[in-house]
Amino acid sequence: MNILYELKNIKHYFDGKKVLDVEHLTLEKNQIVGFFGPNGSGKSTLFSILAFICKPIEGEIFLENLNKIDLQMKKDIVVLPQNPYLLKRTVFDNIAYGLKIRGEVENIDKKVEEALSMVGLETSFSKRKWSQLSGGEAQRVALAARLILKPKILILDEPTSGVDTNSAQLIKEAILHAKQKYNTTIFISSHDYNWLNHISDKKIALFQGHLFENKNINLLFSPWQKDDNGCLVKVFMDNQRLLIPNSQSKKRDSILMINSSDINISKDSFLLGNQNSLLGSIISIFQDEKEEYLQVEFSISGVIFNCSISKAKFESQKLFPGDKIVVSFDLNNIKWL
Ligand SMILES: Nc1ncnc2c1ncn2[C@@H]1O[C@H](COP(=O)(O)OP(=O)(O)OP(=O)(O)O)[C@@H](O)[C@H]1O
Repeated sequence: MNILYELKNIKHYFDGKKVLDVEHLTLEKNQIVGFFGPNGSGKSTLFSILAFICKPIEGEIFLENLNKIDLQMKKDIVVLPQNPYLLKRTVFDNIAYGLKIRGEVENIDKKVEEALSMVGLETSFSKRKWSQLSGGEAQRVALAARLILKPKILILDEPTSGVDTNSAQLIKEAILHAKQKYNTTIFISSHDYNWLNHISDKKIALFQGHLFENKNINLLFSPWQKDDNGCLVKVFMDNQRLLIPNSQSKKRDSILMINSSDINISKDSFLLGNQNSLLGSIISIFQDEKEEYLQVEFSISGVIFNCSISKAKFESQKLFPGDKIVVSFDLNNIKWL
């Protein structure tokens, strides 16, 4: 594994209130990591820590095995904040600003043109004033001003807030382009969970400052339907239904988080009659970090889940990739994002 960051026992507080509590987190190079979480769950705080803008009150953060970074390393980390600020000048001045500050003025016209094209804006935009841009265009100009720096690490805090679907798509393409062309490692938060889900190589959920990684959790995304009692129901493509009890107050764009340990799989087909037991099929089985367990990836009508099973169960049930299984969800410990 190509580890870029390692965080150990990070705790951060504001006014004595704990807002972040990360026991251990590693982040790999050249991945797009999506951070999902409701308002106030600690995403921006975590981003400030990853950018070395804010020092956590407790714990250690290592970037490429170093827990102190110099100015050069700091330059490798570029942040697009939640409400990016544009200079009250032209688009060209805004995009060229970072390079000029760094004294890298060679071929600057061409570089600005390239950055504009990456975010789907024509060269003619460079002459526009900051005040002549729509919200989506302004956001893309702010992104272009970061991409021109070809950053090693790019942190995007809500890059799609307030933009339409066309701009969101162009932002997505620019991000994928940066990953491919510059090998940039990218951390993103967005409340547009579907958008974020599609772009992320790795997904991390934050809930009240605690972090849940996708090998231990399953995130179930919208769309949701409502049953006659107003509870949310996930209707899979094959019409199987997962009814979430006591979910009347939840919105249809919510994300449901189910711990892998709250999912049971079995070949005992009689279980299929139980509530919240659905039919799935195994995709892959691999060794868990804990020796006596195996990690199973399976699909319910194309939606991918994971859970872990003991070696003893694996052997007694004779589970193999491709097998049909009954998946039983224990929904007592679910969390909503
Ligand atoms: N400078 C600050 N002073 C005091 N409290 C703060 C400060 N910054 C953040 N907080 C609090 O820390 C908690 C986490 O905030 P943070 O901005 O990290 O969450 P977030 O997940 O990014 O939220 P959002 O999705 O709304 O941007 C919140 O309760 C917030 O009110």
